[in-house]
Amino acid sequence: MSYEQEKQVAIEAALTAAKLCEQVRQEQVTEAMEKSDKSPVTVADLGSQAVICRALAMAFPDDLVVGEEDASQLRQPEMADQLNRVSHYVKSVVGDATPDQVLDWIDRGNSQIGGRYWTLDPIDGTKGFLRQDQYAVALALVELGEVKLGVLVCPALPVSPDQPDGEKGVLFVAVRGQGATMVPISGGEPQPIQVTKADSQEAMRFVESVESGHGDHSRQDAVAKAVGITTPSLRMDSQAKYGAVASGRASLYLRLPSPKSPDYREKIWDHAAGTIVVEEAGGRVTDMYGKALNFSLGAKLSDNQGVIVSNGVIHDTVLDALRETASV
Ligand SMILES: Nc1ncnc2c1ncn2[C@@H]1O[C@H](COP(=O)(O)OS(=O)(=O)O)[C@@H](OP(=O)(O)O)[C@H]1O
Ligand SMILES: [Mg+2]
Ligand SMILES: [Mg+2]
Ligand SMILES: [Mg+2]
Repeated sequence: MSYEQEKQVAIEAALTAAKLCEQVRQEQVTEAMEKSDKSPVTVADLGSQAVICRALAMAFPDDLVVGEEDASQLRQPEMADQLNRVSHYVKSVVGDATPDQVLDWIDRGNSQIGGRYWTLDPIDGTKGFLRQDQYAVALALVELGEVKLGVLVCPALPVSPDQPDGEKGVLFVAVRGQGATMVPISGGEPQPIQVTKADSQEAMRFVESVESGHGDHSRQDAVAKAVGITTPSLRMDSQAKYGAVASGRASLYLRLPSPKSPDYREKIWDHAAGTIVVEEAGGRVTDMYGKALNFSLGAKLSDNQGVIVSNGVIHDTVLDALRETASV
C-alpha cells in the first residue's frame, strides 16, 4: 500500500495544528492547566488534538484515534473560559467550529487501539513548549502492530543545525518502505534523510530529554561514554530527538527509566511517529533490552522499558554497554 492519501491528510492536519500551537505560543505562553497526573496541558494541546481528530474524522471516518488528551476537564462548567479559548484558536485555523464540536473532536481521540489505528501526541514536550523550547506535533498510523506512517512537525527546530538562530520549523515524514524525508515548514521539496555513518563527527553526539524525571541522565552519560561518546549530550524536549537522529544531527538517543519512576511505561504516542522516521532513515529503535517496541498492546508500551534510538551501526555496542553498566 502506498498510504498516499493517509500521508497527505496527516501532513496537512499536523501542519495546521502546529500553526495553532505557534499562535498560542506567541499570544499566551505561560498558561497551563494541570492534569490528574500533575503534568501540564495547555489550550494548544487541546486545540491541536481537536484540529487533527477533525481532519482524520473527515477523511477516514471509521478509523480509530488514540490521542494523549481528552475533553473531560474541559467539559466542566467552570472551564467555560478555557473551552472558549480553545474554540477561538481552532476557529482561527479551520473556520467555523462550535465549542461542542471542539469537545467532540478532542474526544474522538480517545479510542482503544485496534487492527488499524492512529496515535496522536498533539503537543509532545508540553514542558518544552511552555519553556519556548522544542516540541513536536506527532501523528502515526499503526496497522497490525506495525507503524506504517509517521509525521513529526517540529516548529522550533532549526532548519539547519549549523544555523541555530536561523529559520526554524521542520517537518519529518516517513512511510514504511518509502524512506524518510525532511522539509522546512515554510515549504520546499522534501529531501530524503539518512542517519549518520559511524565515523562522522555527529556520530560522537547523543540526545536525551531535558526533564530529569523523563530519563536517567547519569546512567545515560555512563552508557554514552562506554560507547566512546565524549561530547556532552544535546538535551532536547520531545520527539524532535528522533528527528535529530534521523537527520544525522546525532547518532544516539538514550531514554532509560528515571530512578524517580522506575516502573514507568512509555506511551505509544510518544514514540510511534519518531520510530518510523528513524527506521526509514536507516536507524534502529529498540527498548533497553534490545526488544522491538510493541505497539499492539494498548496505549502503553507495556512490554518495553526504556528506549534506545541509534544510527543502527552502534546499536549492539550500546545494548552491550547497557548490560555492563549498572545503574548509578
Ligand atoms: N516518568 C516518565 N518517564 C518517561 N517519560 C515520561 C515520564 N513522565 C512523562 N513522560 C512523557 O515524556 C514526554 C516528554 O518527553 P520528553 O523526552 O520530551 O521530555 S523532556 O521534556 O525533554 O524532558 C511527555 O510527553 P508530553 O506529555 O506529550 O509532553 C510524557 O508523555
Ligand atoms: Mg502530556
Ligand atoms: Mg508526549
Ligand atoms: Mg503531549
